Amino acid sequence: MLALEGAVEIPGIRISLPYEEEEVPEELPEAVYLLPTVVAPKLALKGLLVFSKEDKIFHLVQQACNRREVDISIARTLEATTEKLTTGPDIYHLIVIDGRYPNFLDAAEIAKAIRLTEGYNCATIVALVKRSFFESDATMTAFLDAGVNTCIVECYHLPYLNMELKQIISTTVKHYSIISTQEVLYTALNRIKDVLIITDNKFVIQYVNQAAAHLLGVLQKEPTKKHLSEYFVSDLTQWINALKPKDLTGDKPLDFAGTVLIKGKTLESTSFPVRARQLACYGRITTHLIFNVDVPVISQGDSSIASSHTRDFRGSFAAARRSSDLKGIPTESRRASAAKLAAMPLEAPITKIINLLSQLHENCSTDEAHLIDRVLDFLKYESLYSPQMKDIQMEDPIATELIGALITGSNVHSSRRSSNDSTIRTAVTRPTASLISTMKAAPLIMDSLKESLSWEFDIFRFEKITEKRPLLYLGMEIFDKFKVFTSMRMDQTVFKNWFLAVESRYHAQNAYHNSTHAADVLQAIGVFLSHFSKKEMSMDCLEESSALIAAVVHDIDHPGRSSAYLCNSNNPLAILYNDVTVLENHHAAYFFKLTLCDDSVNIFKNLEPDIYKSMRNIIIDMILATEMTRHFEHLAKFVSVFGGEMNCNKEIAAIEEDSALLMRRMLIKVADVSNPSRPYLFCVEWAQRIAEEYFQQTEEEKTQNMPIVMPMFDRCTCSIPKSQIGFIEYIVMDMLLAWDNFIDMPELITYTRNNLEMWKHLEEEGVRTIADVKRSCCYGLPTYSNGKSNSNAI
Ligand SMILES: Nc1ncnc2c1ncn2[C@@H]1O[C@@H]2COP(=O)(O)O[C@H]2[C@H]1O
Repeated sequence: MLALEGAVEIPGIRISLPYEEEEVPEELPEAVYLLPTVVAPKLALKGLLVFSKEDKIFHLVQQACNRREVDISIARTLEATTEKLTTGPDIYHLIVIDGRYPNFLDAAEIAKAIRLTEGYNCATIVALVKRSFFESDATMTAFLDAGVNTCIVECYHLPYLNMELKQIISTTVKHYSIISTQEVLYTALNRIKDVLIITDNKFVIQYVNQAAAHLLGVLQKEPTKKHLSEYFVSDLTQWINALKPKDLTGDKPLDFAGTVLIKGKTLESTSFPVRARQLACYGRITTHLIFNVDVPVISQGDSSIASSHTRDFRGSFAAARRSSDLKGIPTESRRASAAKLAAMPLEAPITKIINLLSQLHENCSTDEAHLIDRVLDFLKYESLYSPQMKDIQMEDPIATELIGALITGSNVHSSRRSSNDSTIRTAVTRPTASLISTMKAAPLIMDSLKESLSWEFDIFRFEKITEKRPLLYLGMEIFDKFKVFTSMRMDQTVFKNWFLAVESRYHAQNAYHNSTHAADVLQAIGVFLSHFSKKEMSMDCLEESSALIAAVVHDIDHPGRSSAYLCNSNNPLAILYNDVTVLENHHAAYFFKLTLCDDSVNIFKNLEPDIYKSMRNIIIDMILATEMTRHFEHLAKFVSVFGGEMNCNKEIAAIEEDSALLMRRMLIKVADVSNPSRPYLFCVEWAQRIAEEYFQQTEEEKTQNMPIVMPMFDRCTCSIPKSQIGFIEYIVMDMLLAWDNFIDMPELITYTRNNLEMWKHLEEEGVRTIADVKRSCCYGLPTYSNGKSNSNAI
């Protein structure tokens, strides 16, 4: 806490007398100079002489400068001057411009340029002029208007120049240095956490620092010129009497301390210990009062009030407690910490929440106060949105294990094993575009693409007819529909190259995390975006492009193993990303590396840097949002913003940036796990594919003698229906309900409910393995993995 009696004095008040120690005049009142002061630094003066030529006067000025110990540099032109000010290592306190020959040097123009240079508002500028100039009002006014501080007349008499320079240094140069020092002090006052208010001797507020403005809940300028009684609501009579302007001679300046009821915009009237001190800036009469409000600090793990003034104030603060505060120590400490929070120069939404709850706490019943106490306790947790596994009560161990692994990233063991890179399949080589098959398939592909924005789009048939390149064809189609090429001012060929490169970096051998999954997520986002426009909601075109790009790349180079597996096997990616969000970090970084490495695939190349930067931010944020460990956090935040009645006419672009961020995250999250909300056969196919990938991981963990992330996912024993019931009920359904409320797509809910019923039915029938599920899929109905398809089976 700032101790008024022993440390910094208020700038502009105490340091307005810039005397160096040996210069302090005898008659200065004792009470004044006994107080500590902040003295402007004793400057090692640097000067700049702006002279076009070195004539006799130049040499005289130079000698005078040497005499006054001004270390000088020389500039001959305007350009040289600005270069010295902007690039040189020195700061010039004094600049003398030769204004005698306007044809060679325009002193006014140079002065203006100096004033415009950052940091030179406090330099002293002197113009050396001919006597005729000096006597011309117009010329002098022009100089002063340009920022010249003073003019001296051309004179060949060295003692005259010496005296002029001495006067200028001891007045203007030194005062400027004091003003700079004051700026430092005001900055310090503004930043400290102590609450300071300065009034004149009539209690009219002159200044409040930031902490005071925060405490009062006002803008910093607002209280200026208002009477202190607008904020100090206690009767101030006693204060006014005690603090009446006094002759300070001989006396120590008077302090006054007591408890004052203070009210602010966001602060209920609250008692605070306040101490005041009088100051005399001119003469001996009090001219200013400094009020220091003591906002108590709570020491760690202790509810006692601990500030540097605690002892002085504890009694009065405690006595001022209101009866409702007698609910226990936590209330007092909470009030104190709320007040402390309010006084801090930073403000987060959580600060406002805590303040509001604390205010509520003051005026409620004991039961309600207990509930608010519990809420405030919860608000202290850092992992506010992280679900605790114990809160999720699932009867089925398969579901428990799956959800646990997804949302907590659990079963990450610190492995003693050395890394075994062979278990992570590396990227497949880039395929060469098979023109012939593409051409043969083209009519089928083109026909299929007519449905590219339908929720019933048959992605598995598309996978087949594109010879496992669904991402390229669907991507080009959807990007074209959403005018991504135009928005990003990029040739389609570059996009085609890019899709080829990206698709080749998806591992075709992965059962689930391959380019068909990426194409499916892209397609889902395409459908959602088209729904936005149907509902008259729209996203900015670059935001839309970013969302589509994020979908395309969100699982690029996925190894077909989970992040937990990578951590357990000490995979280099886990090492690189410190076991945190390993896969998603890798997808984002890998995508940017791939895209920026070569102009032939650089889809960002024609964007302005700031546009590229914001697209990059959006894409990275969306990819990272697909990490399931933060699933409930994203969902809870989304619901808290968009959970109510949706105003469909609202422009998404007009939604606050924070909310738009939540919306984009939910857009990709829903798309990423929307497979249970697709038509029945597709839902089953996805369930088989993900289960296959989980089984392969479990098998590998067993053979490698590694920790097993999901032991239940054993090919021989696992019940696919049970895993799907758990996945839908605990992960997917709530999210889809929230999303449907936002986007109005009831078909998502209908399909999911039907599929859930179907899984429950299969479960009751005793269907367990992939083979069972395949068999059960309406006999004879072809499955996609054997190459045949029948979209009527939906
Ligand atoms: N139908 C499903 N059944 C079980 N888990 C799924 C299903 N669909 C997606 N997932 C999981 O949800 C995760 C979402 O993020 P990932 O794509 O990294 O990995 C996905 C799978 O682990």
